[in-house]
Amino acid sequence: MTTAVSSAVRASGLGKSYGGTWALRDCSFELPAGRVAALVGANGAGKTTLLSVLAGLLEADAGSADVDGRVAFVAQDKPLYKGFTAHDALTMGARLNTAWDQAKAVAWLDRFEVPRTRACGKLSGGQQAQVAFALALGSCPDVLLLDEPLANLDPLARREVAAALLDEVAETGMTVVLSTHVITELTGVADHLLLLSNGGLLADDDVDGLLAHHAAYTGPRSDAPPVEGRVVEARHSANQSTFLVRLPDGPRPPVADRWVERAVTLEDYVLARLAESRKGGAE
Ligand SMILES: Nc1ncnc2c1ncn2[C@@H]1O[C@H](COP(=O)(O)OP(=O)(O)OP(=O)(O)O)[C@@H](O)[C@H]1O
Repeated sequence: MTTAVSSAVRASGLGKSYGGTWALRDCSFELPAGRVAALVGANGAGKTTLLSVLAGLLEADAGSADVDGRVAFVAQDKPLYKGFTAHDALTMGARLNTAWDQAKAVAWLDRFEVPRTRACGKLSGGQQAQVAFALALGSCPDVLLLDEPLANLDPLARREVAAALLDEVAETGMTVVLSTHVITELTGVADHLLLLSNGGLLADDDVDGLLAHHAAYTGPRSDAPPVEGRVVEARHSANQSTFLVRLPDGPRPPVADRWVERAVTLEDYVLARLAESRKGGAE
């Protein structure tokens, strides 16, 4: 007997075309509630298109997308009414949303020291992003969709926003899908990877499981890695070879003499898969 796990976000054969060109093709995945999914891919891979379809802003041309509960979407350009102050924006949020947590929205602005009485058009890009986050979190979403949320933020704010989002997930059980090009900053934040290439899903995996099944080996120049498995990436210099390998199930194989094994990071994996797909070698 299998136990049904409730999923908060489901896509089945999802496709979206612009003028006959598919920006998203045959995309199928399920995200259980409480997941933080990193949506990663090269420029033009289809990340914004996927988020927009999930948010209900774009209609799919194939398949279906289902999102459970209240959805909040913070778009890449963080659109705000420029003449509104942050205070006005929250007042509007309170009036337009069926559920609204004013204390949470205000606390977010105060935490990131955003002036509440200055027109949004006169706030910095990072401060405007914080107003957009406050509006999204104030609406008590079950699913929060973020398109490059960290892009306008300084390095400290990036770390703080990522940590604050994780706190929200722990406190509320909401599900987050966030697109990003800054993969290193997702370490310890994302527990699920959605990797897009040319509108198709290359990977839909639990991050811990994914990293546990891969390893990198560096050793003497060689045509093959020192272990069994699927070679995701091979790099060679005159005297040395490095292989990123997907290992078969089971215990890790012993490392041969003169080879060094190292753990694979999410960034290593994503870069290797994107390079592989660019060469046309993707599965
Ligand atoms: N309104 C549109 N009309 C026509 N083509 C579009 C439109 N919006 C996006 N596209 C195309 O669809 C593809 C996917 O675009 P999308 O914006 O979803 O990619 P992305 O992964 O978010 O890219 P980036 O990382 O650069 O933001 C691209 O080839 C893009 O040129």
